[in-house]
Amino acid sequence: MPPSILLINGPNLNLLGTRQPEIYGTTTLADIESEAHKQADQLSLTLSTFQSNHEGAIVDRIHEARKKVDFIIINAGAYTHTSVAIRDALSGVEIPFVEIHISNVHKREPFRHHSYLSDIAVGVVAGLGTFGYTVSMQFAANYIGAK
Ligand SMILES: O=C(O)[C@]1(O)C=C(c2cccc(Sc3ccccc3)c2)[C@@H](O)[C@H](O)C1
Repeated sequence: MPPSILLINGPNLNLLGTRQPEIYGTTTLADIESEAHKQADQLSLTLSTFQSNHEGAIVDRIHEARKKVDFIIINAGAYTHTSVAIRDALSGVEIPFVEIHISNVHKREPFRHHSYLSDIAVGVVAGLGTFGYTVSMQFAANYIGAK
């Protein structure tokens, strides 16, 4: 069974590429997921992707990953800054994860400077644009020992 990665994108990221290109670029979520699947194939990994605007649905998807997924890459969007529930779900399933942000949240509004996820993440990627997903996939592959 090849190592398995779950890519989770949170609220509003389904609208990527449509507005605020100066912050989030013009790449769509479909492009990001398609690129990640190509990378997974090259790295001999299994990739699942999930996007939801609903906190509970993200919690449920994290629970579903327990004992099935080796690594999670999560862009929780605004829930990064508010969700103890997503934090608790990630802690509870004991799956290593990387927190990713397209923008450099530390250069933005103060309320984006705090994350409920960062201190329990293996690592955090922020401000690299959508290339951060590529970097995170490569890191995940190395971390779980894929080829
Ligand atoms: O930079 C990110 O990836 C981030 O996770 C993403 C966020 C975000 C916020 C609003 C919309 C979107 S996606 C989007 C972009 C343009 C138009 C519509 C939706 C992402 C923020 O909530 C976070 O603070 C930062």
